[in-house]
Amino acid sequence: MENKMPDLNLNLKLHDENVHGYLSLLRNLLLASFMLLLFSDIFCGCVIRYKLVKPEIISWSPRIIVFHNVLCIELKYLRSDQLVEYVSSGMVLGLGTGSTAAFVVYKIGQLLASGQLTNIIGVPTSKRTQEQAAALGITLSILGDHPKLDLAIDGANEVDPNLNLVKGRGGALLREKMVEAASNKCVVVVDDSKLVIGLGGSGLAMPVQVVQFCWK
Ligand SMILES: O=C[C@H](O)[C@H](O)[C@H](O)COP(=O)(O)O
Repeated sequence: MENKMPDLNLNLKLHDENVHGYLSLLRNLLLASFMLLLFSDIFCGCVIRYKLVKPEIISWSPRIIVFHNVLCIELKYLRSDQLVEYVSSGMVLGLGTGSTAAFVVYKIGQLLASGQLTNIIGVPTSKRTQEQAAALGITLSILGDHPKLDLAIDGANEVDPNLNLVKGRGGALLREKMVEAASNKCVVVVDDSKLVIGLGGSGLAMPVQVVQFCWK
């Protein structure tokens, strides 16, 4: 990862008697920036090191992590060229829910329209995604007809240093887990705003869904 020192554009008027104070302020600011960069790097390192199933890091900025056979990834700003590394013609794809997944679905629609992808079947994880995908002309199916998926792509709400995820704040809790569990590979794309020290660390509500289905 490339670390760049932020530009410190300080317009300080130095008076003789204040020179020492200003210089020490500047030194402290530089030190604080350096420590921040250092610790953010250590945190990123933890994300890679502690994973039991080795994740594949596609890119650090935006942060895109691929877990194999583990519940998923998030791809908010995944570029088309990154997307096509994972999605190929003829695949049955799990289409996630949320702002990140919506971006991916849009990109898949674009790639289909331009002919770069063909013969894709999407299994949406929510009605919202189903409507978006249908509007983009993506052929859709359900798990009953396609119980084995090649790849699912989704977002997440939180990622801890062990790469455990909180998902479902977009309301697709059950469907997304069923679709992602049926997928050979799952891609979750998350940016830094989703990284937490421990699950629940964002302080936002923890999604819980109670379903009657199969309760006995
Ligand atoms: O239920 C929704 C899904 O779990 C989403 O992947 C999650 O809420 C993240 O959504 P967003 O990409 O909008 O941050």
